[in-house]
Amino acid sequence: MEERKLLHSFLAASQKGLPPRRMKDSYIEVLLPLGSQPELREKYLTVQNTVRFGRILEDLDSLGVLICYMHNKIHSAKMSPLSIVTALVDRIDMCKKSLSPEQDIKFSGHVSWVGKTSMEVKMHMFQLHDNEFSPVLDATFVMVARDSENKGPAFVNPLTLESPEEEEIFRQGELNKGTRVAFSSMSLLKMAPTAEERTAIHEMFLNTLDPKTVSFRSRVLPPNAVWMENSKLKSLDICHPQERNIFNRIFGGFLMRKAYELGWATACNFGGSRPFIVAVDDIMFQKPVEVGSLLFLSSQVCFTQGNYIQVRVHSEVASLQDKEHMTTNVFHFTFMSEKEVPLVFPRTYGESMLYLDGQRHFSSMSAPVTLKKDHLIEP
Ligand SMILES: CCCCCC(=O)SCCNC(=O)CCNC(=O)[C@H](O)C(C)(C)COP(=O)(O)OP(=O)(O)OC[C@H]1O[C@@H](n2cnc3c(N)ncnc32)[C@H](O)[C@@H]1OP(=O)(O)O
Repeated sequence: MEERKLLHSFLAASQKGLPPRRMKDSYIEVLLPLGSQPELREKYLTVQNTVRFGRILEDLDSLGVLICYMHNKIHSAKMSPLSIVTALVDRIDMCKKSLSPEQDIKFSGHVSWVGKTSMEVKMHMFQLHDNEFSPVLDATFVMVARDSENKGPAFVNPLTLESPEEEEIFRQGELNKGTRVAFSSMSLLKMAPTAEERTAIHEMFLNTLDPKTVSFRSRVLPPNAVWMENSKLKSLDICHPQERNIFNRIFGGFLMRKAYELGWATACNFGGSRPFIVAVDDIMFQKPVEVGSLLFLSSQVCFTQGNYIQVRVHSEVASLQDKEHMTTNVFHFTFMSEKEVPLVFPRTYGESMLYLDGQRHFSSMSAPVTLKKDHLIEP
């Protein structure tokens, strides 16, 4: 960190002082040679001979950061004065392709939109199939530039657009920003549910009243339903230095992998079969996690429909000395089970809000995905 302090002089006083960059300046393709270098496979392997999605999340996080460093590269400096951190995983959508641990994987990506200190990055993943790379996954992350010591904001290079296609990508980035603001201002932590949502929750409540008693307190589950509180799983991790990033904080990819694996186990436990990941959405990195923290993850099923299971994982940290917990992230995962899953019923008002939030995240999924036998992406 002492060395990084010296990089302060390379920081721009305004964005105007920075040269614009093209999308192709940050474009990169990276090969994960699982096919040609079998010694790499162990790290990526599941017991079902598929690829661990948690490892892919780690790779996407590192790649997103690398892409942003390329966008902001100062050719005269050996080291970048910026600390680039992951602020948000806006969306990851899976395509309907299987992931084999025995075939090469290719990642590509570039900066698709920039603000003053933030950048949107689009990444794609492909796997070799019959001598051709076929699409496997699309991801959109938002990264934020901070100063050399990660203490305050720092400006990023503007983006110059060179074709109508690039203008469209940028416009989509602008729209994504608007959607994020709208989604967050509608948050159930700030606003009451809509009339339609209130009616749905009240109907669910009525469905759980015991017809044999005239009481609001006597609740029974309808057939093929589970109380939301009974779907919970929790875990604890000690954040060892091994998981730190270059800024001496815990690597975002590690946090995602841990949350994803707990979320997967929750969906597996709930649905009674090995579920497949379909979408990841709106993972906000609200606070950095310090090395040495205790990481408490709490996961629960908050919405189901047909074969789909919507899981929310909440992460909190506390230091060993300090008993106060602080939320650092909330993760949303959509899984698909091989068979139809039970309905999940909220019992309290707070759980009803979790249910509605889960339903909103589920509905924001860009395209309905149908279960395919070859869709084998596991933790
Ligand atoms: C290989 C190395 C890997 C390293 C990668 C990691 O591991 S990173 C480790 C995991 N990630 C973290 O630890 C980050 C933890 N979170 C944070 O530190 C902070 O929440 C933050 C720096 C991201 C944002 O803090 P603040 O909201 O106070 O910052 P500030 O208000 O100045 O906003 C900075 C810019 O971010 C944008 N911004 C902030 N939150 C956002 C969000 N949820 N979605 C979209 N954009 C967001 C703002 O619009 C603004 O962009 P404009 O200025 O353009 O308008």
